Amino acid sequence: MSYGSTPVLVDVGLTVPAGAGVCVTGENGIGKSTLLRCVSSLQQPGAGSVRVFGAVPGDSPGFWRAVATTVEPPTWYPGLTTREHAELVCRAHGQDPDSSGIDEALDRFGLAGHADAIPPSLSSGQKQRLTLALVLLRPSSLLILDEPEQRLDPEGRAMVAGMLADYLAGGGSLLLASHDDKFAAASGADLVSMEQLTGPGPA
Ligand SMILES: Nc1ncnc2c1ncn2[C@@H]1O[C@H](COP(=O)(O)OP(=O)(O)OP(=O)(O)O)[C@@H](O)[C@H]1O
Repeated sequence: MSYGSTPVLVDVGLTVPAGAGVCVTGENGIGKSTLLRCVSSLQQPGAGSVRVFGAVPGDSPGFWRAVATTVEPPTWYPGLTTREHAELVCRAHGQDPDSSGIDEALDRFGLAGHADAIPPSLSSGQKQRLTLALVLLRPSSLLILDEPEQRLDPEGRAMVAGMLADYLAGGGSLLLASHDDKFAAASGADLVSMEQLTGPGPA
């Protein structure tokens, strides 16, 4: 994989077993986001291959039903409130918004008092909370999260780590990048550094 003449992710191999959690760590600019973007099909590797549940990522609607990701920053729909965004996500995934636990999710993420606010009016940490609430509200088999702890206060980090641990305990698979080892460990993910991923191995 390269950006112009700058090579990134050379000879990188990573396997996330189904039902397991892996957190990729490493210094700024080492390629964590690029790796997650390749797994999410948002970027195509110049060489090598990526498989998610045995198939090329992004090739079918089934991929997007199974995979929930925050690698791409969310788009807020003009005029829709926080609650309406949650209802939209539920409807898009075939869930009845009235019985999908929207109120509980907003409450757990500390957003109950902002249900009728529009997302652009939220603080950066509240936007991050909403992004994570929405990705966890919909059904999925694999979560791909790029630095989910970003902009969260300590209480928020602990709450999200607990929810990711619950997601894993429920049989989901998790791939994340993080600069917070404690957060990643609390989420139940195994930590692996980008340096460890370099060398001949499965792509
Ligand atoms: N769109 C782009 N165009 C050119 N170079 C890019 C682009 N995106 C990333 N890069 C370069 O690719 C390398 C890897 O970037 P990437 O964002 O994957 O790193 P990262 O490990 O996620 O970093 P961070 O910890 O800062 O989030 C960096 O050297 C970066 O400058």
